Parts: sequence; structure tokens; C-alpha cells
Amino acid sequence: MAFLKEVRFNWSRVEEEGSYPFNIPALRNMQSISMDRNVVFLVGENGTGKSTFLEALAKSCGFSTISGGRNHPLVDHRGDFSLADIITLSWLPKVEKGFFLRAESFFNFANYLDDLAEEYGGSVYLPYGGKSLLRQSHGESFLSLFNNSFFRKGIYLLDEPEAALSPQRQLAFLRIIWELESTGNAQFIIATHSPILLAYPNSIIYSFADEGIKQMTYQETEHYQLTRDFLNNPGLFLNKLLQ
Ligand SMILES: Nc1ncnc2c1ncn2[C@@H]1O[C@H](COP(=O)(O)OP(=O)(O)OP(=O)(O)O)[C@@H](O)[C@H]1O
Repeated sequence: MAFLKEVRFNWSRVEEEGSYPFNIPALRNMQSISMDRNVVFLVGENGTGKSTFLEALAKSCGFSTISGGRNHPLVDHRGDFSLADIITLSWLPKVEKGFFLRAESFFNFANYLDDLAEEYGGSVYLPYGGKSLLRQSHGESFLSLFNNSFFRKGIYLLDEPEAALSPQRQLAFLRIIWELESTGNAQFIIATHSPILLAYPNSIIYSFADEGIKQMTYQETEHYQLTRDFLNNPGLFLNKLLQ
């Protein structure tokens, strides 16, 4: 269910326009972004601002900005989440639960769970597949999290969840998304470079670029077109590329 309906930018609150994160071209001209769909994808070239936007959403939701939900007091002291100070989230209905997954700092979250387990015992691992996430492969730990923790009614903000997943596991992950969103229990906002994940039906796809953020179809994304052209004829593609 689309709990989060819209994100509005209050640019008048910005004091230093020329510096990060307020200088990101894709975001600078946006007044609002509709989120009114169970599954919303953020795509675009590296460095166009997808993670910055997702982290600001996570902070505004009260989630850990390293990875985690509301009950995980993990603070990223190096990050700059000031974009969260100028966005307003419109909810209907408001949900408190959910999770922010940042693939690159998931290790810190797994470490944090191990520290908790040392103090409170192995039951800490129950929502994460019953054992330390560090004793599972990267991909297994992601799927353990998705399978065991993502069952509550909530909003799930995922930054490149495909990072650890094989193509087969990406398909398994699409099935998890479907089971949760089609029963009205979840909204997913996912930054991704995966042409497999992007194929999920009935989503909104937002493409981040210097000109702004534009909604497009799956077939219009560069991820789809480039992957299709490559797979149609890898030899020809590489011949041109490597000449
Ligand atoms: N803490 C920071 N301080 C200054 N600039 C930053 C900071 N974090 C990111 N940037 C810059 O902001 C821009 C957007 O970065 P961001 O990580 O949001 O991009 P992205 O679209 O998620 O990229 P990718 O697809 O590579 O993950 C980039 O130019 C990046 O160099």
C-alpha cells in the first residue's frame, strides 16, 4: 500500500544553496515528487542523487541512516542528511514501521546485531533468520533480512538491494516484494541499477538526471535499453566498445 503519498521540497529553508546536498542538479528544481504507488524505483547515472534522496527519506521516517528501522539507534556521524530538514512527507495513513537498507553499510548493521546478541542472547537474531548475518553470505544475509523482517506493515527504503543478489535471488526478491505489496502491507522505494528489479510491474520509475527527475517506463530506461542491446549481441557490442 502506498503509505507515503508525496515528498515536498521546501527550498526557502535552504541557507547554503551551493553546497551538498542542495547543489545536486536532479533535486534542485523539484518542488514535489509523487510517491503514490506501492513500488517506486529511483534510477539514474552514478552520482545523480538517488542515495542522498533515499537517506533523507530514511532520516525523515526516523530510521537508522546506516541501515535499520526506528528501533536501531545506529547513527552515521560522517553522513550529511540535511536534505531531510527541507522535505515534508505526506502520508495516508502514516506508518511508523519499516526499514532502510543501505547495501554499502549493511555490514555495520550486522555488527550491531552481533553486539546486541552478545548482550541479550541469540533471540536477537530471530527476525534475521536465526543466526548472525555475518555468518551468512552477503546475498544470504540480504534475503534473510527480506524474508524474516519485512513482514510488518511498513515502508521499505532500499538502496541497491541487488548489490549482493545473484540474478536468481533477484527474482526471489521480486516475489517477496509482490507478496508484501499485493496484500497491502508494504510500500517499497528502491534505488537500483538492476534491469531485473526494474521489470517489476505497476511501479513508478523515476529517472534522476541533471535536468531533474522524470518519470519513465521500464522500456525507456537506459538500464533496459543498454542491457537489451548488450545481450542481443555481446560480441558486436564489445567490438565497438573495445576498438
Ligand atoms: N557526504 C557528501 N558530501 C559531499 N558530496 C557528496 C556526499 N555524498 C554524496 N555526495 C555527492 O553528491 C552527489 C550524489 O551522490 P549520491 O550518492 O546521492 O548519488 P547516487 O545517485 O546514489 O549514486 P550511485 O548510483 O553511484 O549510488 C554525487 O556527486 C556525490 O559525489
